[in-house]
Amino acid sequence: MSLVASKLVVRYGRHEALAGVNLTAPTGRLTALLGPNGAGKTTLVECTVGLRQPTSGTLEVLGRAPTDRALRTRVGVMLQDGGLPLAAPAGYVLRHVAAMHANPRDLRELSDRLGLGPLWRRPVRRLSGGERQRFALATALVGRPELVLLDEPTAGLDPQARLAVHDLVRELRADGATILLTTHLTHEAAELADHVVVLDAGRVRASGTPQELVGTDRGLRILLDTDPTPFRAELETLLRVPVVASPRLLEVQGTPTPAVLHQVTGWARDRDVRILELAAGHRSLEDVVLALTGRELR
Ligand SMILES: Nc1ncnc2c1ncn2[C@@H]1O[C@H](COP(=O)(O)OP(=O)(O)OP(=O)(O)O)[C@@H](O)[C@H]1O
Repeated sequence: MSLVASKLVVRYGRHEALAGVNLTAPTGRLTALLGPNGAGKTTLVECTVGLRQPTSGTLEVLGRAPTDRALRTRVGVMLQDGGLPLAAPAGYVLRHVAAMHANPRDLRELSDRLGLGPLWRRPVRRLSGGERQRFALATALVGRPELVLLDEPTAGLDPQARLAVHDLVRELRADGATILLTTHLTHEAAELADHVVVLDAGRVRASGTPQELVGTDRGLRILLDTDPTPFRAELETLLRVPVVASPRLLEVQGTPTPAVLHQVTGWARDRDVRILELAAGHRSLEDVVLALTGRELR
């Protein structure tokens, strides 16, 4: 394990930002940390890089204490508010960070990948929000870190930049780096992560692979232009699986096999019922996070 948090507590005055978090990030895997605003994600990242001292509990980073100086060249971090020098030109800062590492990445290749070439001479404070994000990512990755902590790396990025960042992250993962990534984009987590941790109000609500979290088939959900409730019993007899009917919505439980789909659409044809929407398969990770953390604003 590259990161192990045990009973981690962080209090800001009377507010408990982390309330006894137990969490691991397996080596060579991408762990996505999901959770609503204020869940404690950034606080956890800050503790991991030694920027914040936990109130209690322990945190082990590559087998060491987070404040161990030996971690400086082994851990790459991209924070939400950057923590970057603002007055210096972006290229100068990147070159400076690269010089702190024994085997840095090729600067030209990295800056081309993140579209930073034209921004090389521009002071960091003059970069747009998305450009600054990409620059911060470059500084996190330039030293080929073993552990990479990315706090919302794609927040505010345009779709092109988001895809470029996803490609880079996949490559890092393929090269054996351990990655901890916070995001609000559940489809991003579902696509990239090996391991997902859902945090809410400073507590871990669930963790596992995306597949484990989304669980088993939830069957078929069919939106109709007609109230299907009078047909519920008829459909159960036809399909031989439980059917839940509410005005306009039919939920057919069990595995949505091609045979079940065929029967349902055949039934709709025979009854002249229009299908407006049909969804087969799993819950999305977004459904799971909302179910675990509720819909109230934080
Ligand atoms: N320095 C501080 N003093 C007081 N409270 C703080 C401080 N920093 C963070 N908090 C509070 O701690 C909680 C956790 O904040 P944190 O930034 O870790 O959340 P987050 O999960 O990263 O949220 P977001 O998704 O909005 O970035 C929040 O309620 C926040 O208001």
